[in-house]
Amino acid sequence: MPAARQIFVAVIGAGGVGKAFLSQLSQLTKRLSSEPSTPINLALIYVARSSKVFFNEDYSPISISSWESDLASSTRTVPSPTQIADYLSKAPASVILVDNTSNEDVANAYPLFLGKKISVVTPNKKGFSSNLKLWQDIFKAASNGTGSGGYVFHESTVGAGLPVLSTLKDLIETGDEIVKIEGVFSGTMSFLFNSFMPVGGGGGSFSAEVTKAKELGYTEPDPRDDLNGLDVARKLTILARISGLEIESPASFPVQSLIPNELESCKSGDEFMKRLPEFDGEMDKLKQEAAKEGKVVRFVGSIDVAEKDVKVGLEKFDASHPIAALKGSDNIISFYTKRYGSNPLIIQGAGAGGDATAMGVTADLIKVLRLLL
Ligand SMILES: NC(=O)C1=CN([C@@H]2O[C@H](COP(=O)(O)OP(=O)(O)OC[C@H]3O[C@@H](n4cnc5c(N)ncnc54)[C@H](OP(=O)(O)O)[C@@H]3O)[C@@H](O)[C@H]2O)C=CC1
Ligand SMILES: N[C@@H](CC=O)C(=O)O
Repeated sequence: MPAARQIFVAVIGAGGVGKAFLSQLSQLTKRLSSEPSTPINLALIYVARSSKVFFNEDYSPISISSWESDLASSTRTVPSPTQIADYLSKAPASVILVDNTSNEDVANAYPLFLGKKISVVTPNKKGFSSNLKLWQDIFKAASNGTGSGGYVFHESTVGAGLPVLSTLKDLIETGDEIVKIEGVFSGTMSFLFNSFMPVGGGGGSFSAEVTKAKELGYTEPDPRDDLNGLDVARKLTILARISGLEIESPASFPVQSLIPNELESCKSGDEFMKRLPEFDGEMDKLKQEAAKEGKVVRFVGSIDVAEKDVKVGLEKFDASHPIAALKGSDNIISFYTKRYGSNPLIIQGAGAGGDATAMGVTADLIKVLRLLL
């Protein structure tokens, strides 16, 4: 049996997606260690939540079966992204950093990590949908961009585990021309409208469905980031940039917010959730108005590449429309291209949830492993 190749994994963020990722990493580690042709010794060397961190100065591995208790009992001070980059860059093997947070400071440090040959895999949209300069700096530094640093993959930033970004890149790299991308891009919004306003009538109260979406792990850490349309706007920014549009930020195009004006000033997500039921009547009115026309309302987005037109918001659909018929947290994303003509290439399936999202993150980690070997 050939000698095993050592690769280190560092994980920042151990919430819904992070925990599911660590469980998939455990399976993957076992499988790769017994690969007959190229065994890989995949070792977890760093794990962190917002206020806790666990790692060993000498880079000895963390047991993947006891990371949770090791982290809980750790008394280490949480390092800054610069200190994390410094520690990881001195490791005696290649490192893949998995960012399972939605943290802006961690995302801002991607060019730094990549420049130090640390690869980055993440479902965190912030690095790819904030200002255009950060996007450019990330791909200037990365080896799968124009640089010579680590590799970067972020499939789960759009459509959770669905192959949305890889499909878009394949279309472009094989010479197709993207005309328009449209659909439902949020697992939370899909779940909310499918259950609050199902085809055929009925459905629960809007605020109760928001609570359920949060409990199911579909929402952003603060559900206001879904309801204000920004999560969808971030995803469209990423898709538009890959399609060649230089979108400065998600604030560059119209985005409809579902946050009631009166709740704009809420100081916390908890306060917002507590007061949201006061506005169920307004959402019921929206449902009744659509029903009068035999329609349902859904939260959608579109990118018209030729017109450089991006928009996000509510639209009415006939009951027979595929968008009206979605179930659960499903996303549906239609690529209209020159090659596919008027019959778009369509991707559909769960667009949120810990396991589905972690699948995209783990698949990205495998892509990096293949490049590193
Ligand atoms: N949930 C989903 O369906 C999907 C999520 N995503 C993206 O995946 C990411 C994670 O989402 P999710 O797991 O649902 O969110 P959670 O809120 O469940 O988890 C976030 C984790 O990040 C940790 N964290 C936050 N800031 C820091 C920091 N500065 N340093 C270290 N750890 C930090 C939190 O720590 P603590 O435990 O202490 O709070 C928590 O463990 C987000 O970027 C989200 O947009 C993408 C696609 C789908
Ligand atoms: N909050 C997001 C999570 C995935 O990106 C969503 O609901 O789609």
